[in-house]
Amino acid sequence: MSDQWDLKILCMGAGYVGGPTMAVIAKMCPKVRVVVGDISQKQIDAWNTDVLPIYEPGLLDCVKESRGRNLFFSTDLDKEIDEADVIFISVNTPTKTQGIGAGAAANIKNCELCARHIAKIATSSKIVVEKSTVPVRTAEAIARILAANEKSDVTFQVLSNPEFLAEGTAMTDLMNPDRVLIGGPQTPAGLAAIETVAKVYATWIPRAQILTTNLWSSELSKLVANAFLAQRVSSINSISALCEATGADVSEISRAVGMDDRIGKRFLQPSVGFGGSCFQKDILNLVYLCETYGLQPCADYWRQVIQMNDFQKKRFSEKIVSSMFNTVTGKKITVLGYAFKADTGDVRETPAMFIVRDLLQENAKIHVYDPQVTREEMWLEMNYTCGVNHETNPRLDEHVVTATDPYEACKGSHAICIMTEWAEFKTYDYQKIYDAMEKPAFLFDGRLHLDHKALREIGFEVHAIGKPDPVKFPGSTIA
Ligand SMILES: NC(=O)c1ccc[n+]([C@@H]2O[C@H](COP(=O)([O-])OP(=O)(O)OC[C@H]3O[C@@H](n4cnc5c(N)ncnc54)[C@H](O)[C@@H]3O)[C@@H](O)[C@H]2O)c1
Ligand SMILES: O=c1ccn([C@@H]2O[C@H](COP(=O)(O)OP(=O)(O)O[C@H]3O[C@H](CO)[C@@H](O)[C@H](O)[C@H]3O)[C@@H](O)[C@H]2O)c(=O)[nH]1
Repeated sequence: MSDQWDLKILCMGAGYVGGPTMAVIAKMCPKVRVVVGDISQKQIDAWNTDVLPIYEPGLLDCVKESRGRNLFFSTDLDKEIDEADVIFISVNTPTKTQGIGAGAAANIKNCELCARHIAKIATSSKIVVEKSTVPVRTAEAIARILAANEKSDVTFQVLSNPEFLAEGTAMTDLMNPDRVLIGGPQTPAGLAAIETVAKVYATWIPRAQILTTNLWSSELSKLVANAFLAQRVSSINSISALCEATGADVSEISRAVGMDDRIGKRFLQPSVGFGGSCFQKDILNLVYLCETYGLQPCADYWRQVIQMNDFQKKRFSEKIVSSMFNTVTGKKITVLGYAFKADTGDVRETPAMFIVRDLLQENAKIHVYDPQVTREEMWLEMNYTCGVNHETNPRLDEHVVTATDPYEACKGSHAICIMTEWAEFKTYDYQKIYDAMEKPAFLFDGRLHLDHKALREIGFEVHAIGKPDPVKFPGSTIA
């Protein structure tokens, strides 16, 4: 520990996790010098302006509080690696797209590159902390790379400190986490390293919520937490299909079931499917691990959570087409919301993308409105995940219009699809929207976000996930 600082931290990776996590550490620990580093100059430049590279409520204020004081953003990784006492690795670990394990295994190439970079540069001992979500036993690989390059008097301790923040609520999640998990070698040096990192969090988080475990439990807990959360969403979504067939109401079921303390209320909100960069990737990672260890029944069990999610998205597209007289060719369909959830501009694995892809195959004219998503981000993700490339297929640019005004997006439309639960969608004048639409005016609510009774009174034909159709099941909902 050196000069005026109690501790010097470097975080490699200035993304959705690295940026907010380090901004909170810097805010809560003014005597800790925090540098967020990245190989992307564009990303770092944006962190140094007031137009941050990610949208997250409360983030800009938090960054501004410490930036230039004890929070810095830099691409000079060589210098910062050498100076740091603790180095967090918070780089992306996407699903492999080719080679062994393609489509399931996590690609930990970026973590390995960070380890090699640290090994090459470090001239003093470091604590290296995996913040990225990784397959269990990744720390072993990182430790071996570091150990193979150890110079005299330079030692490395490798810890696991997975992140549990959710996008859209990252700042409150970081300020008041349910728990912080730190795993490390159960040796005197490992335990001392755990204590160094625990002390940082203990500045604002009660000790009872800082859990310490062995390395492998920590790495695996992260995958298990996401698998359990996603499993709840798939479970309630499977029931939504049964509700539509029987006249039961999925919201009533969610409430009745969730009031059992043993089950709990949260993560039982039915939807068009879960999206985001984590759930699918992390379950696939778990599936691949189970298969690697010869546990095929365990792999099959978890894979079903993803299959149910795919079914839910497909079911929604099919419902749109079948309700609209089995054809949407040439019809204008408005997609309200493109982000994978509200209060984020992130579109990775967003369910809206799969619905747009399916509707494009039916030759619909799609108009998208989202308060945070740019056209560029929409096409980038569509190309990466669905292989739909507007540059090689210019017809697509005519078929997908991105609007900046929701009323313009809905004007002349045959149907509206609610894909993200943005609060502003509740505030619109739906009478005005209805008047400007083609009739019958369809509305498909993939988030159970709007007041369906009020919409039906205006004249909309409403279809909503897991909700009884009032024509098919009279008496199942208040008229
Ligand atoms: N997004 C979330 O909400 C969330 C929450 C918890 C955990 N995680 C996990 O955290 C990790 C990071 O996720 P993210 O969403 O922040 O990713 P991200 O893609 O937003 O950011 C990753 C950053 O790492 C940088 N990077 C890649 N290789 C690098 C290298 N060798 N050196 C320095 N920088 C490098 C990239 O340029 C990028 O800016 C993943 O493993 C993810 O699964 C994500
Ligand atoms: O009842 C629910 C809850 C969520 N979702 C959907 O599930 C997806 C994921 O939502 P959420 O978990 O809130 O957001 P993420 O930012 O993906 O956060 C998850 O993934 C992160 C990355 O690993 C973890 O850190 C978080 O703890 C974990 O909640 C989104 O599409 C939501 O709309 C539902 O459909 N119904």
